[in-house]
Amino acid sequence: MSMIAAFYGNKSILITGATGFLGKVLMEKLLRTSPHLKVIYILVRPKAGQTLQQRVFQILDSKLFEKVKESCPNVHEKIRPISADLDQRDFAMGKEDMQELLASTNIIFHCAATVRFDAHLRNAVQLNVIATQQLLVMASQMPKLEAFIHFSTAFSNCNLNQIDEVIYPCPVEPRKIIDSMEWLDDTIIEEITPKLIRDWPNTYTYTKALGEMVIQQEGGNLNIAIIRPSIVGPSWQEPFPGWVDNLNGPSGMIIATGKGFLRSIRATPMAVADLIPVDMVVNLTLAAGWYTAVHRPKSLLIYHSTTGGLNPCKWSEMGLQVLASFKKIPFEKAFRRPNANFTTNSLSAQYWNAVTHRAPAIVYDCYLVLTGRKPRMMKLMTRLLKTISMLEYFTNRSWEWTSANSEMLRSEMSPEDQRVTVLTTQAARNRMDCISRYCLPLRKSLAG
Ligand SMILES: CCCCCCCCCCCCCCCCCCCCCCCCCCCCCC(=O)SCCNC(=O)CCNC(=O)[C@H](O)C(C)(C)COP(=O)(O)OP(=O)(O)OC[C@H]1O[C@@H](n2cnc3c(N)ncnc32)[C@H](O)[C@@H]1OP(=O)(O)O
Ligand SMILES: NC(=O)C1=CN([C@@H]2O[C@H](COP(=O)(O)OP(=O)(O)OC[C@H]3O[C@@H](n4cnc5c(N)ncnc54)[C@H](OP(=O)(O)O)[C@@H]3O)[C@@H](O)[C@H]2O)C=CC1
Repeated sequence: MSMIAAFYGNKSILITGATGFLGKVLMEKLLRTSPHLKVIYILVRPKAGQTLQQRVFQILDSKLFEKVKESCPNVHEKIRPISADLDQRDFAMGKEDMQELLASTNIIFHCAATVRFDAHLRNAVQLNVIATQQLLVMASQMPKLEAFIHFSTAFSNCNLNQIDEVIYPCPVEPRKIIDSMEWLDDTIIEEITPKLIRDWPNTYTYTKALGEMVIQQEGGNLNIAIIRPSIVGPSWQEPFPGWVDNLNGPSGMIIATGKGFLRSIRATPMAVADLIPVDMVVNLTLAAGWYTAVHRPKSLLIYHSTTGGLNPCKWSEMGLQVLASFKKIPFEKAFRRPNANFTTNSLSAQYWNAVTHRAPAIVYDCYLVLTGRKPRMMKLMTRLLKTISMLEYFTNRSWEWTSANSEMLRSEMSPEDQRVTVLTTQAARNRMDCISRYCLPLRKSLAG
């Protein structure tokens, strides 16, 4: 019997960000492997035209939950959605909901975040820092709380090359940043953002670093662990290979390559592409939750969920795999036959952008206009080029993450858990398998 799965039986679990990519996979695994858990509270922000229940049913109706529903048709009864907006004071939650959460929660998984690289600093601070702070305050009032698991990113310290499983101080204290957001107006914040974030490439990674500092400074006596995944990709095995439902990170770029839009990207072929399948991140998270609650380590532990340190996959390998996959099984109705190259300097990147991206888009738009249709290719291409430019920072550098805590975690697991729970440490060995699976679900999601 898995000790980790048994641990979550009979627990009341609170998940923020359960409607997101990682949150959904986490919820699915909990429901599938710990069917006796008491309840999963999920904080869901209201969406126009959809009730909370409708949002939950929409998620449960997806292919991701097919396996769980086979074994437990009434799975929805285990999920209790609570209306909450993490951008608001007290999360704009009803009093009764708040009291129930405070009285019952045993484990918190804090996944909610804005992952947009171009988020306004005010919004990124609000969600990635202040909401974390508020959740800590709530957690400190939960008498039954056993563990608080916070999702950060392996890139929260991407201004460093060698990253250990520790919290690095930010140049400006989070408290000062939070205070300044209260009285500075949006325009001034925009002006000073580059000075504040210094050598962080965007507000996302910067505010995730601030969020970690808040956890360290304001976590008090709580049992806390931080998970730092690198670039999270589709599932490797669970609940089935190849599940993904968003276009973040490499997914959008791979689709654009398969459709023939993306012909060139500024990337260093020998730089490490640190991809980690989402199910392995979830496995590590559940193991960390169990360990934090049961062993109560003296200090906060950080777990890197990365692959590059063990058996690195380079962007060149990844690119060749992507092209080979599309050669074998091409998209229907592609714009052009997939072909792409990597450029390594900005001058040649500009040349390739003009020749292989903008020029064909202009020609195609002219053709659309001449045939009485609305031009759209240039708009799409401009968006694609904007995205590429934001990802370039990550495709032209390599980082080294240590993973001693993940290895320690594995050694603490029972033999049965070691057998059924694939953590990051083994993930690297199967990396090509993960990459070649990457394209299949993406193709399906964009077919047509
Ligand atoms: C020596 C040997 C040499 C060998 C050489 C071999 C050569 C072989 C070459 C082959 C090349 C093949 C290339 C293959 C692939 C390579 C892939 C490289 C990509 C690398 C990516 C690295 C990423 C690293 C990131 C790491 C960061 C840390 C990870 C994290 O912590 S969290 C997750 C990170 N967050 C994100 O990823 C979010 C980033 N995105 C954003 O912030 C925003 O999207 C944005 C970039 C700012 C753009 O914002 P916009 O407002 O412009 O757009 P929006 O996102 O709102 O989308 C608008 C609508 O458009 C739809 N859409 C988006 N993308 C696509 C798409 N690609 N296709 C179709 N549609 C798309 C989107 O859905 C929206 O639609 P709507 O909702 O209906 O409006
Ligand atoms: N994906 C990746 O590659 C990586 C992710 N991470 C971290 O993992 C965590 C989860 O990421 P991921 O699942 O990819 O992100 P998603 O963008 O897919 O999900 C974000 C979640 O946060 C929720 N959320 C956003 N704003 C609010 C709000 N104001 N109130 C309530 N809920 C809100 C979203 O709800 P809604 O559905 O309503 O939008 C959604 O459920 C994040 O902390 C991220 O930093 C770390 C490394 C890599």
